[in-house]
Amino acid sequence: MPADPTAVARESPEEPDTGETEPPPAEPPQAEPQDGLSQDGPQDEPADSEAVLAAERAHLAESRAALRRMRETARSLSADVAADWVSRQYLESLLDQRVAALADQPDTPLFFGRMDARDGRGGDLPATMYVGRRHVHDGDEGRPLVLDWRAPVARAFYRAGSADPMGWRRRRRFGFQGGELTAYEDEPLDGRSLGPSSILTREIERPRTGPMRDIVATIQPDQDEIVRAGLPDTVCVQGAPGTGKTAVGLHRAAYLLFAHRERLARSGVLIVGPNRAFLAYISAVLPALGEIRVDQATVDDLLGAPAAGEPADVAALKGDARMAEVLRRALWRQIRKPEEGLLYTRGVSRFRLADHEVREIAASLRGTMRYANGRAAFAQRLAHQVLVLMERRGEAPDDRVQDQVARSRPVKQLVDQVWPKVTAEQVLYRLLSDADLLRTAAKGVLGEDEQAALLWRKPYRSHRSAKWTAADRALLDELNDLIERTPSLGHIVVDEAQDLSAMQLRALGRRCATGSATVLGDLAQGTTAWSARSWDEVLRHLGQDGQVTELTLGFRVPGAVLDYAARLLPHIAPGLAAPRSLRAGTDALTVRQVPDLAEAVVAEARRALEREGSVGLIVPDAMAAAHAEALAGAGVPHGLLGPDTGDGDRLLVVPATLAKGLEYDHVIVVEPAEIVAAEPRGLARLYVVLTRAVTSLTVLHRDPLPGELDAVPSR
Ligand SMILES: Nc1ncnc2c1ncn2[C@@H]1O[C@H](COP(=O)(O)OP(=O)(O)OP(=O)(O)O)[C@@H](O)[C@H]1O
Repeated sequence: MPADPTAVARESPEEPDTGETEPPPAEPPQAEPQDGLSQDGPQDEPADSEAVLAAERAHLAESRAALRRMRETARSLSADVAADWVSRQYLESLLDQRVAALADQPDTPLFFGRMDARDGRGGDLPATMYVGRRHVHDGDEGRPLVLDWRAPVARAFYRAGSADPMGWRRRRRFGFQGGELTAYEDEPLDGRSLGPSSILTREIERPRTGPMRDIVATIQPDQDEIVRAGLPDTVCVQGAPGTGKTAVGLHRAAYLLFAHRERLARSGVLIVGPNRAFLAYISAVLPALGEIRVDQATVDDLLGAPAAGEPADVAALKGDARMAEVLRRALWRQIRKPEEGLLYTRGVSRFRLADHEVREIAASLRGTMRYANGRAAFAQRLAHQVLVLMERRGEAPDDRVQDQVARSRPVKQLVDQVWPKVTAEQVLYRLLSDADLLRTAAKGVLGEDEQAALLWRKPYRSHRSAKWTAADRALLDELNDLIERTPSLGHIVVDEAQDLSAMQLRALGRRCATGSATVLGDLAQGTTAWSARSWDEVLRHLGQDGQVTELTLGFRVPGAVLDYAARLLPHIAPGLAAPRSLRAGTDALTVRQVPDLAEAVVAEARRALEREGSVGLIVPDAMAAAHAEALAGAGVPHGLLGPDTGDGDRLLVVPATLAKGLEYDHVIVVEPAEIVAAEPRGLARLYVVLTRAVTSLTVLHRDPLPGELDAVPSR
């Protein structure tokens, strides 16, 4: 790992719980010159470390007092200055948000790092800056006491290093316990290297309880580069398990909201995750970073929950990008030939358009714009032709007359007949139940067997009673967009993106069509029948030009466990390099064959509960209820993770298909062979479940292990 802490490198006896490491080159700080810079921090700190700590604690106390004053000031502001009721409500809610944002959370340190400038520093650099989760200034003099980590100049805290100290001579990281400053660790930026930061190591090894934590104090240089990429840039991150992809995506959202607050407040930011359990797990990170207005959703939340399932091969076919063309054609097939022309009567005058003229107008508009707009344009063009006839007869009609004609009954009737109003559901219903329509729409795009696979065996009675599958939902979304444009957000973060079908990616792409995206995933963890094979493909379906970058250093999984799981890589993602871990964790892995699985699981769960931290008992889905029952029977307290429920208990029974993205201090994986056998990409599923552990992984099996895991160091 990239690190070289040092010099005074000193800690107090208590356990610290926050820290960070080192840096490569970076651009000089941009704009925002004064924000959060302390020109007069404790520069001449005493050499004695207790005295250093005392001085830093004094700065913490001063910062806390200043934050309290900032909050009091915000609280004293009144919304009464607003001119009307609506503005007052709006202003009140802004002020409430401001007051809430300024609350001091006693367990969260106000700053976690400090930078000291080189003597003879140039330009605007302050002598000292403290970096924290939010900006704190001294109200009286406006003197910045703590700088928001997202401010441009704070980038040096994450990026300055010996190769490019960026004008700074030393980085100091702080260890905290329960909001109290307990330790510090100094890193000179002069080329000396002293090995990994112990504050970072302890942060990573800190037991996991409850939801995911932010990593703001320990963001690594390569992660920081992704976090601070510009708003217009779409970034795609390939990363092995535990390399911090999710963490980086969330911090990027927080960074963008800080750097482009007004713009994104209008257009919105959305986090898309694989299921509710995952969203519950990550839900605390953005609020901890002060961002409470970010929507989090699953693809089902966005597109509509499925009401039925279907075979994986049919779902994969429906998820194929070729379906976009089939749908486009199916929609435009809804336009019909006019049965007769148009007869418009005004007073005693009659104006007639022949059916071939109507046909030509429809043909000239067909496919040139969205269906609903085309319908409106068709009415206007018909009306315009009637106006031309009026003019030929010496009348001088104006625009209002054209509107009247467009809204007249004969024109409306003709429009309804030729260019009928349709819904996405009606069109998809017809496509999946009408072999003729499907044949015409899929000609040259899908093979006959594919068409046959798409058709419903037993069609529903109507589009209203149809039970749509998850794949259908993406098709409906595509149709909806062909009918009427989907509004775009400013930025979306898509996690576990490797699992999305081309049609789902297109649906997400529409939601950032005028914005940008952060795309996160791991090709080796693709568990769907339509999992992506390359990130270029994913970006293409998303409709975004983006840079693909890779995170390679694992923060979660101990080396021994990662190496074990990596045995599967040649079988599931041959192109990917084996991941590296920050920690060796030599005794982190145990693999045991047992005669009685249920008994061994209960005993192992008990053992794990004696240790500190969370315990994930990851089992084949079909075994989840039975293991939960066995634990209940043995009186072992536990919870059972469901698709819509978050965790809460220290020991959780986790069905294998829900483990993605989650982590536990101690993981017990039960019967790998059955996990593999349960689904077509079962080996990838096994790779996912084997890489959830922070401290220890115990694999229990009665059946032989899958061959791909062979040569295991059994104990
Ligand atoms: N710079 C960091 N400092 C401290 N902890 C970190 C850092 N980066 C990541 N982590 C921790 O590592 C763990 C894994 O991170 P995260 O879940 O974001 O990884 P991931 O790449 O999304 O994993 P997966 O592919 O398995 O879902 C988390 O506990 C996270 O807090």
